[in-house]
Amino acid sequence: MLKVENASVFFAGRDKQVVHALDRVSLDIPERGFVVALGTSGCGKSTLLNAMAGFLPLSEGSITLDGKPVSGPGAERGVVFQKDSLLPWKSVLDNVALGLKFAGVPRNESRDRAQELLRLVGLQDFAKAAPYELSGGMRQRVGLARALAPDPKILLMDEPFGALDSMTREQMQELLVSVWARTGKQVFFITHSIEEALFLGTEVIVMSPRPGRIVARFETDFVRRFVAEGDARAIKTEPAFAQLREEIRAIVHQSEDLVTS
Ligand SMILES: Nc1ncnc2c1ncn2[C@@H]1O[C@H](COP(=O)(O)OP(=O)(O)OP(=O)(O)O)[C@@H](O)[C@H]1O
Repeated sequence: MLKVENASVFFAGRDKQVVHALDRVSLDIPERGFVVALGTSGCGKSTLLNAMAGFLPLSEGSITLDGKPVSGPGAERGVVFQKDSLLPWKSVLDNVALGLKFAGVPRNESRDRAQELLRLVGLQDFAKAAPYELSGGMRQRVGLARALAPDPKILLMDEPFGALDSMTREQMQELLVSVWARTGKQVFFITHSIEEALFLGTEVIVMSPRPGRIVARFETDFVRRFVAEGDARAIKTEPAFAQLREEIRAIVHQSEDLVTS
């Protein structure tokens, strides 16, 4: 379980002003949990994810994974960003295997593992392709396979589908759910889309800006239903889905008004 307790982050802003980016945020990501953070721009979502990844230190509070403090990046936490960072001169297979190479895994073993992961994300026929030959959705699938390569306990995903067209985005959501269901990873996922949050999350947290805090939490089971039933459209058009979407929309807009008023 990944545990965030009373996490606060202050940045030194311009003109010696202090930016209070995160304010006493606490949350748990349990085994097989899929926690989605939702909120307007600037409410500290990326700051929270970067702290979980070990890319930036907390000013106050703590983050632990299975009881061990997170104090820097580590192989048990895989990260996927909106902008893929694939190496253009390496093949898809080599991009996926890269982390394993750095971890000292023998070449044959890392290539086998990379091939297996490409199968998991449906890209087994593109192992030899170069990243520039792939569409945006396919590149994000490579990014997902690469993050999974060291077999992390948790995936940290910062708006991974934000730049994709809506059809591809829906396909990627379904692919991610199938990967999650098959691998049993914990996931922390950031999005601006309420519908995406509701479809993916076992828990949705809503954050508000200045300072970034959690203003609402919802436990949901749409994703488990999708895993069992397989019909995304039926779930997204259900009255219960629409009702919760509107409830969350009202909370998000309320927190926006607080900032602009
Ligand atoms: N390195 C930094 N130095 C100073 N301020 C920062 C730094 N990083 C983030 N901030 C500020 O902290 C606040 C939270 O930023 P953060 O990127 O975490 O928000 P976000 O919710 O992820 O936004 P978005 O949805 O636009 O990505 C913002 O006001 C931002 O300007």
